[in-house]
Amino acid sequence: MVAPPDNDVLWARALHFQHNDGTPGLGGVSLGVREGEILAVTGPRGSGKTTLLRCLSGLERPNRGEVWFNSVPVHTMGPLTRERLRRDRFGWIDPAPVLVPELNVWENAALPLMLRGTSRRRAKTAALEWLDRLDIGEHARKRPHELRQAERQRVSIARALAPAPTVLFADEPTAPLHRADRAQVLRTLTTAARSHGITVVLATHEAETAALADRTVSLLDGRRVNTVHLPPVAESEGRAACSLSV
Ligand SMILES: Nc1ncnc2c1ncn2[C@@H]1O[C@H](COP(=O)(O)OP(=O)(O)OP(=O)(O)O)[C@@H](O)[C@H]1O
Repeated sequence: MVAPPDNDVLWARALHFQHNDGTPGLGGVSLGVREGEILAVTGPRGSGKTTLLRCLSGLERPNRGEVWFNSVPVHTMGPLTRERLRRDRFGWIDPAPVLVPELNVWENAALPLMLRGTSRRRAKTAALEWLDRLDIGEHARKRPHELRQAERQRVSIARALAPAPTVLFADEPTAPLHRADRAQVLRTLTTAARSHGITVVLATHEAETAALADRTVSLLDGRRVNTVHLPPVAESEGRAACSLSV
């Protein structure tokens, strides 16, 4: 086992992943993510972006290959150690908001901090700050069902940023937002990441979103390719074809 380069916060080598039903997910993906960078993972739908993020974050264990976080092997960790790693060091944003319906908005946003052992009062303060930054502070005492889908997604983003994770995995984070909202929310996310030194791995099939990243890695059919020319947003929503060079 060869140790990864020192300046990569995440490093993956030759990741192979097959879903339980036999569908190929990844076919030998290698990459490094530098500390503090915003890395876009692009590719058309079904190209393996989500699967790659799940393997890098320890949510899935690759069938073959290695994942290292700060020079510690993740691929050899047991499920509990990987769970603790995700809780303490990683943040995750899904394409659609997944909130706890019984908790109000600020409690949802404060939850990861409280799970890490932060006091309720400090977690609440941090959660309210992030909700304000994402323009939903006024809804702090409402329950998720009282909010629109786009507002709930802002709560998910505040919840992921509040603990200032070492690495934030954002899987199509602005998918449920209207186009007009997307740029503002993405700017908030990337500005917050840069000012707090949070490394971001951002899966997207939109060229405009990828343009906000420092660097882009492109996937096609579970493998890295040199470039994938993604169509503009309106076309991509219609699953238009993309051109690529391998
Ligand atoms: N749970 C699953 N079981 C079986 N096959 C799956 C599963 N999840 C994803 N796949 C398949 O694995 C491949 C990669 O999917 P993945 O979701 O990683 O791609 P993606 O680039 O994130 O796509 P999208 O942009 O639609 O989210 C696709 O062929 C997909 O159909």
